[in-house]
Amino acid sequence: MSKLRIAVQKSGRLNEDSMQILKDIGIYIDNGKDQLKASAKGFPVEVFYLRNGDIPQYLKDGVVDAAIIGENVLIEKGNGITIVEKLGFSTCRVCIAVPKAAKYSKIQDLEGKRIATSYPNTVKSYLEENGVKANLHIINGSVEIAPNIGLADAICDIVSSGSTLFKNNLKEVETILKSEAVLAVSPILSAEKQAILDKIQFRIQSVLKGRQSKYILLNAPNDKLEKIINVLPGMKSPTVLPLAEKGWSSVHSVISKNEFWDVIDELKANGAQGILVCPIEKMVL
Ligand SMILES: Nc1ncnc2c1ncn2[C@@H]1O[C@H](COP(=O)(O)OP(=O)(O)OP(=O)(O)O)[C@@H](O)[C@H]1O
Ligand SMILES: O=P(O)(O)OC[C@H]1O[C@H](OP(=O)(O)OP(=O)(O)O)[C@H](O)[C@@H]1O
Ligand SMILES: [Mg+2]
Repeated sequence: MSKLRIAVQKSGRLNEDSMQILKDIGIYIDNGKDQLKASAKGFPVEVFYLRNGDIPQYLKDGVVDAAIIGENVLIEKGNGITIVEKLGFSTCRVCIAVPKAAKYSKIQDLEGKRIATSYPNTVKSYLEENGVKANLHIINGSVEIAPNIGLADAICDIVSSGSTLFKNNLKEVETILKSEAVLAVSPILSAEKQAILDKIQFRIQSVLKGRQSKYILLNAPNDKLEKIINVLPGMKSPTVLPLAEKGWSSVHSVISKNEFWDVIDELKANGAQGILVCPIEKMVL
């Protein structure tokens, strides 16, 4: 039986969360960090530990079948590669920044200027869309230092919290794209491998839905139940069970992680007591 070859970043910002999601979907690997390739236990998968920047080419060539990779890298050099799942971690954006003191009002202000970047294709197409001609300096790291050492007038790089820009006296002036870690697949995939991938995707979706949701339990007097149930959406509808104490019920439901504080305020205002909120490991709809 063939195995699905999945690439993950060997070390760096994506590694830990990538390994965690594999673990959460039941793909366990021993001593992963010391190897470049490892077989999973209990699932027909081989994990390849690679540089994030090398993965698009491996996918194109069919050397690996799937990968967990930053969307920004696929946009830069992954044309023809399909994203099948957004994974919700390593969120960042690719931005243009200029020195704080520089005058800047529009992208055309960069006409004829020098831009340092590790994302030449992304910058090129953004400049072309806006009819701007500039000189690109391709560097592989520490891009933010380029204006301070006189190498460039502007930079294009990844921004997350903005603290690297701040420390280097730069200001963000254009957001070219937003990115997060994704599951991407090679265009060359046999039917047998596609079936393994479908299983993996189903499991990932269950884990991601669980991460986005909370399980909520509460007690309520029966005369307040109607209002409380209206606040709680639930997967189908909330579960209502009688408590040992007469006239009271226990209500169970699932709520979105993003809105649970607002929901709790509303539940309290409507007479809910003893509210418990628990994490959900997996959610299969
Ligand atoms: N500050 C950040 N915050 C959130 N996500 C980030 C940040 N920096 C990078 N990323 C995301 O993580 C990915 C990997 O970044 P990292 O710096 O670990 O590796 P790299 O040097 O770009 O790649 P390689 O593995 O080829 O050495 C990036 O492509 C991007 O998607
Ligand atoms: O907006 P921030 O939260 O400051 O994050 C942005 C920085 O993070 C990344 O670098 P990283 O730390 O991965 O170092 P690297 O250049 O060695 O990859 C990116 O290249 C930026 O420099
Ligand atoms: Mg980095």
